[in-house]
Amino acid sequence: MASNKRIEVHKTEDALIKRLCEYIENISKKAIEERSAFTIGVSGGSLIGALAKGLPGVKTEWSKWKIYFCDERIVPFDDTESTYGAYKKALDGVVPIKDDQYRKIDPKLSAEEAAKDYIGKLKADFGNVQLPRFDLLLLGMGPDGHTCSLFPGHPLLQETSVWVAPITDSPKPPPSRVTLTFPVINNAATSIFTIWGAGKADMIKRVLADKEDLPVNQVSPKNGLVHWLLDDAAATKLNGL
Ligand SMILES: O=C1O[C@H](COP(=O)(O)O)[C@@H](O)[C@H](O)[C@H]1O
Repeated sequence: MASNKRIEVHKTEDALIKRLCEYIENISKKAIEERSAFTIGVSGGSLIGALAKGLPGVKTEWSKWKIYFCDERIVPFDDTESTYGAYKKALDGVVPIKDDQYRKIDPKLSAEEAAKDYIGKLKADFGNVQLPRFDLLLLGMGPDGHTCSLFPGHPLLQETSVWVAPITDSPKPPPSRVTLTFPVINNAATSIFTIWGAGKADMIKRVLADKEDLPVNQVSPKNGLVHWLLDDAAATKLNGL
């Protein structure tokens, strides 16, 4: 059976961001042509700065974008830990995305209530389907191999049906968060990890060469593709894989 995983290595961080943005442009174009909307899930952390650099060069119908959060921290929007807050700060005035195009998690609720509330928001957009199917998820990888707020050894890795789950014991602060679960992640049409820098080279080897049982390796779309976009520095320990 053909693998659903594609690995690409690019010389520099800038080349990597350019490639990521080519994917975003092409995937958004196709989705907008087919359904007049583009549904994208975004992660937090280092990805935000990369998107702030690359997105201004993307040719797309920005008004057709609906932006969801792969995970979010339960903190006020003006807290530096808020992923939505960080996107607003990084992208406002940089790309013409209006505030109502972001599907936000409600940080005034408890993690449990915020997860239920977010499921309601997804149902309002995707309808009463068994699982939502995002056009694109932009995923990150933490130094411990976590993605979204799905951490190594956590019981949430076993979730099989709930779309969005609360977590109140995140090993990475802040502890209270909500996250998409693997059934939803693996129902996306395309997922892209964009990883750069020597600091992630060891973990990239463990994930892509040694194929360790880590959360990022649970990303395996049922009917879609997962791309791993790396720069030379992150790929140094792959030995040309
Ligand atoms: O806590 C989180 O970490 C991961 C990875 O972040 P990075 O800064 O190492 O790229 C991120 O993908 C996730 O959305 C975030 O909540």
